[in-house]
Amino acid sequence: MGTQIDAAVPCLDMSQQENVLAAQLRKACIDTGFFYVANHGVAEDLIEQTFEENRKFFALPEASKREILADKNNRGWTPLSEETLDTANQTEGDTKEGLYFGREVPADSPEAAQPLHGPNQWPSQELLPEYRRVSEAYFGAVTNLGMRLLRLLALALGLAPDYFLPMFGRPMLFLRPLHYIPRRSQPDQGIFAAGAHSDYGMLTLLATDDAPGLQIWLESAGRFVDVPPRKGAFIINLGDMLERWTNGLFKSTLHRVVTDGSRHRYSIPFFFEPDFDTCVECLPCCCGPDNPPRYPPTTSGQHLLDKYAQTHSGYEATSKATNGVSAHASHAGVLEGAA
Ligand SMILES: O=C(O)CCC(=O)C(=O)O
Ligand SMILES: [Fe+2]
Repeated sequence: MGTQIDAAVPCLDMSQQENVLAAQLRKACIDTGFFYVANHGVAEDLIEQTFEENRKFFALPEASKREILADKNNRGWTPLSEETLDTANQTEGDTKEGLYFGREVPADSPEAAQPLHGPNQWPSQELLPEYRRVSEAYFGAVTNLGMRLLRLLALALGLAPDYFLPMFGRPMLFLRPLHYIPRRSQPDQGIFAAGAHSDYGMLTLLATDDAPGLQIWLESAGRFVDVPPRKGAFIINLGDMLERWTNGLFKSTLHRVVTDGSRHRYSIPFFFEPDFDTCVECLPCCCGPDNPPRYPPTTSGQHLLDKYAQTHSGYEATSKATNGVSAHASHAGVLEGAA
């Protein structure tokens, strides 16, 4: 079992040479689209401080958190149970709460007219004086790691290393600290810490504490298998947008979180997506006469909005949404009354 998951979710040592890394990355992306990265350059202290600030945030009274309830741009607090990632198999919402931040876009900037763009909502300075500073430092550090992975992804596809760079001038970046309450998941009763889903976007960089819970669907085993926390490493996974872009070559794998109820669990996914108007059309290296494009061209923003529309009946894909939505995972639930 151990070896099976080691093979399915390999650990890439980021201190290796780029060409060696790119070859390992290509294999991981084709196999499951899930892998760890170690020696990634994000300071351990900064990761620890970020977890500490989020433990403090989630421990605040509900009224303080409610002051920054997620808005139409997907920024702010998403309460416990308000997201249902797998509506077909869940009898209640995910047993988690979260807090979304995006790349900061001032309200008066022309960019703010686009869906999912706008100012962030920060916890009050009086209550958490260090929260914003620490979060922004972490946001910058994982953005840099994302940019390194972008280069490696291009190499893994046989493209020029800077291929994706022009598509990340005004990227859609979201950090989403999560807190899972100590509740035992009961898959047979439809109770999950996070229901099964695949991520919508291009890349997810996930930091977890030392509490287990994440599982991926391993096709070769025909079941969900644990992806245990690994000290000092991020868990990286590919989302549906990259699967589409690569014509299915790179995988966006189903995953979920199950908890045993013995302790709180904290994790921090970072969603790394290209600029809103980036064209997402089958890469020439991923199609040919025997392998025609499976999806019509779209844009990064449209792809995300269409994904929401599939699962959010109230979501207007062509204008700004009026409800807060979970931006990054399939089957996400609308936050009733969050507008
Ligand atoms: O908390 C985790 O380990 C995974 C979270 C996740 O899959 C997500 O937020 O998309
Ligand atoms: Fe996910």
